Amino acid sequence: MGTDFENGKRAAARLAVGLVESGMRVGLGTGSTAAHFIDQLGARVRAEGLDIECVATSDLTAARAEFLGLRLVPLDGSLDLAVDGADEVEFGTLRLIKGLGGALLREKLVAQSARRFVVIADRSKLVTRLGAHSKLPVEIVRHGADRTCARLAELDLAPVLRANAGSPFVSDGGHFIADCTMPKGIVPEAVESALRSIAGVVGTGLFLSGSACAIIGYPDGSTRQFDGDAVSAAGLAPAAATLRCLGLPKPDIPPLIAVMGVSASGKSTIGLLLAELLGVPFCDGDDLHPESNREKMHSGRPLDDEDRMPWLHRIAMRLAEWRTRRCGGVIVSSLLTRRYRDLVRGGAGPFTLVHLDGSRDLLAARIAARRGHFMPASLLDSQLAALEPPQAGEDAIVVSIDESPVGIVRSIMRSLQAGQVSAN
Ligand SMILES: O=C[C@H](O)[C@H](O)[C@H](O)COP(=O)(O)O
Repeated sequence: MGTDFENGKRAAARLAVGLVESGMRVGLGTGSTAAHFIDQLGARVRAEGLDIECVATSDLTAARAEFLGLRLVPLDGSLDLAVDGADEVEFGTLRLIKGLGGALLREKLVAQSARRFVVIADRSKLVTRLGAHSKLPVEIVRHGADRTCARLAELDLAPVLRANAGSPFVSDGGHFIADCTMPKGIVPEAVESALRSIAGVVGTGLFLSGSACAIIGYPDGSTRQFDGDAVSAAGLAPAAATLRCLGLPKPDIPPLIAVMGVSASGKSTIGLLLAELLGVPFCDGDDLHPESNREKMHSGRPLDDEDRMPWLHRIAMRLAEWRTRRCGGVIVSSLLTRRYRDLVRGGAGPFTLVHLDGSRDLLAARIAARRGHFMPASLLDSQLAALEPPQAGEDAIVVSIDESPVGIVRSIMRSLQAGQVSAN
């Protein structure tokens, strides 16, 4: 049985190691599954000469990584990828329990710093209810630990102070860990918020959002990948969490928004974050291109007006559908010319236009830095030549992309709230 689990862990780790590319900063998790990932990453670095920097989530992981020749750096900037194990992965939500290895606080710090947080686990970790099998580790300060445990007991979490050879277990951060039991029926988000309100609690093993995907390994060496929500899968969980914390007021009526701009202006990023914050559906206009258009773009040939007609029609239909459902929505598409925007308005009725405006230099630099996107950089100039910025009467919000995604979404939300645009 033990070997079965190891096969699954190794297989999941193997798939995750394939996500690492030269130039990346990678977060290394803690535990037996993460150890497989670190070992295989070390092998790739030696074999292929990958140039990567790694951030460890525990002293144990740091020692292993160092031994394998991985270059370790402190956590002082964002990471491209973090890969870690879990004690439980909830089917359907990808909420996690972590921390049976005692590294929960640093693991969460690293996970929240990564654009893409990937969970690897063997099949035994997949559960239909968080807390079904695993204890919930809660990291607490030593000072007043008894008092903190008493508060945890009041929450019906039945805390047990973790021991190590007869003494309390001490985390790398110098804290104690209380292993709790999640009562059946309890809402994990409510537990998290109650725990965070206790001064003695410095971290919890509940990872309730932000997993880009979970790779589950099976005894026969096969794997299944479970994708996270669109925001997490796009590596935007940290930005979304910051925006949620800001508590920005939303418009009373869910707005219909089209985010426009040339390639690499950040339409998908801003559109996803905006939709998430407003609680409305999201659609990437690129997904509405007929296959013939996608092939043309792939081969570096610009689309002509006739190519764009079926695509604009689909965009208008999507907005019209949202209007009928009164649910609001955010669609992202280049919509470079006034004529195209008017065509969409003709089919869909009025909507709020958000134009992401940026200099050629900045856009070109972004395109050069992109991995795996289907729009070649050569199309930027033809797009800039075609671009007609929104004109008077178009009810547009124009934002400079020379800011962080959080900053851009904040200013869009401010404009929406200030009613700079007419009702949709
Ligand atoms: O603190 C430990 C971590 O949260 C681990 O990721 C978790 O305990 C899973 O460990 P393993 O891969 O050994 O099952």
